[in-house]
Amino acid sequence: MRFLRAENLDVGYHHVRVIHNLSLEPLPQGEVTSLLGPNGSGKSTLLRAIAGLEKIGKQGKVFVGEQDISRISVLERSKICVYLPQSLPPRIHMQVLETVVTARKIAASSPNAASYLDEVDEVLEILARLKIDDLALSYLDELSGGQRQLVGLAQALACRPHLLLLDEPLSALDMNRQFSVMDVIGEETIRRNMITVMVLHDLNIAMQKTDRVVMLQKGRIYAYGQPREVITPAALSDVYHVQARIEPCSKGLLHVMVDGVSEELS
Ligand SMILES: Nc1ncnc2c1ncn2[C@@H]1O[C@H](COP(=O)(O)OP(=O)(O)OP(=O)(O)O)[C@@H](O)[C@H]1O
Repeated sequence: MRFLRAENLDVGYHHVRVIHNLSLEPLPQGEVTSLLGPNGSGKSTLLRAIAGLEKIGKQGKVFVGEQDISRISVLERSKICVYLPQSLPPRIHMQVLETVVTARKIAASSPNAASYLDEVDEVLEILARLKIDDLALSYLDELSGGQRQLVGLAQALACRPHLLLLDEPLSALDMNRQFSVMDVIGEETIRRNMITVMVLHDLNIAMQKTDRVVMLQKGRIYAYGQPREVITPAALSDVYHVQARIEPCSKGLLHVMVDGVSEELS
């Protein structure tokens, strides 16, 4: 079993520290972890630091299995870890299929790389799972925001990383897509034995569709554990300054309901 671990991460911008000596409990492969927290709490910064895109301080370490990926080259790291930023793929005049196959080919640049046709088949399967196979021959610069977000996700999944880091991958998607995409991410995480970490704002999706939760507050971990252990009325009051209830629906699923916001942030 391989885990993602992080130790003593210090991350900041222009000498202002945003992440404070943060260590992550081991996050296992085959599971999806959601990274939660209010605006500005450091979620994207932490994800970028894990991806090797921000300096993590002299004591900082990021392990995938036994390998400290903060000490290896960008090229080596890119074979282990894929990071999908908050921003959507750019509006370039290139067909969807071509962009995803290119991402796949770059990631699979080994002597055992599959033939071009096998790669196309694999990419078409990913597009079908994300229900965008009908867009395979469309051009990126002709797609809607949500469609481009799904293409970005297809590119990330096509790379088959050990560590998949997704920054708000549902932000442009409708309700149906948000849930179906979460199912695909969960299934792919198990099927490919990936360690998946994603920034989310929707606490109900985090509650229902992720295996673990890391909740950040001002660049520090406020709580870590199973969703129902972390997403509690007390935590939502402390971290988000809302009065909330967590109650089961008629099907027994826990839902977050917000009754009001505290004076502090309202
Ligand atoms: N490039 C940057 N330069 C300077 N400060 C930055 C930069 N990026 C982020 N910050 C600051 O770091 C802090 C954390 O930002 P970050 O984007 O990690 O938060 P977040 O939790 O992902 O927020 P959100 O939910 O709004 O996306 C914020 O105070 C932000 O202003």
